[in-house]
Amino acid sequence: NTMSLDWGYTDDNGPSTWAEKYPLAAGARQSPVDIDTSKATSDNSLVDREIDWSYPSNCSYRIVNTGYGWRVDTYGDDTALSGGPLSEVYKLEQFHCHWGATNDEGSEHTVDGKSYAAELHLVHWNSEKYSSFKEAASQPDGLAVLGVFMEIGNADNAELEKIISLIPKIIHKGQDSQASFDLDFGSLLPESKHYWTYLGSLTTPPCNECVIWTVFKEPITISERQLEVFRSLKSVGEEDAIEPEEGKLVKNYRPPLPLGNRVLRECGP
Ligand SMILES: NS(=O)(=O)c1ccc(C(=O)N2CCc3cc(O)c(O)cc3[C@H]2c2ccccc2)cc1
Ligand SMILES: [Zn+2]
Repeated sequence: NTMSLDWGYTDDNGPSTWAEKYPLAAGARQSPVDIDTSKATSDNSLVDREIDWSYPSNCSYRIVNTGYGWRVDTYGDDTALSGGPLSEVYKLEQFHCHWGATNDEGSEHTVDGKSYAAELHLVHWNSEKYSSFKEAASQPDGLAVLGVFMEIGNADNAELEKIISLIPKIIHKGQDSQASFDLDFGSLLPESKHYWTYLGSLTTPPCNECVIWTVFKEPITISERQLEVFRSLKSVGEEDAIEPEEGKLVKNYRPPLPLGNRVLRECGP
């Protein structure tokens, strides 16, 4: 029926079922992973190769309810991500977030088995080597995603508040809102640039193994109220007449997959 999505985060269409329709989900280079800090190697290939980003301060954005969460599409012209594990310059395509029903789960990557309450993903594509995001997404070095852990703090995150204030306009799947605000990405990222990096995949179907992952060690903070606003999003469209409490997007994270024989590198203590 129209209500059954071909993938999602419920018991009948969640991560353990994805490989049935999306065979890549069963690959050996999947994401997320549990970051076993004892396995991280700090070889000097990354030493002082800081991750460098430059994002515009004032830009127009489109926030959309994908049915799996909110996503802010940027018009990545004057954005650039380089350094760290990256050999080319990548452009910012979009950013989005994953969270759970309670604060003790929600992040996709975990650190020595610990989950954070949410995880922000800034998705970039290799615009030096490929001509489009879609083309890049079929290449092993096509995408570079920055992962930022989010933990609950007393204060609101002021930058995120600019995004959260738009969520009431996109409660239902498919709704979007155009906004131009001066987003200071610098404060959506932690102060410390220390990170782990490894080769992985999209964490949603079709799970393409096209992502160079960089996960910052230091979390940023978000308030409980702000996280509750995320959970108020609906995974169904306005026309899907269901009970008010049904269809709430309380959980949209994929649990960790085995690192296998992949190398996990770190930069900074
Ligand atoms: N969580 S994540 O690994 O950081 C991630 C990154 C990019 C994307 C992404 O931008 N797209 C494009 C829109 C889209 C819509 C879907 O319904 C879906 O299941 C996946 C995506 C992915 C996507 C990227 C590349 C090729 C196909 C799909 C999704 C997730
Ligand atoms: Zn993501």
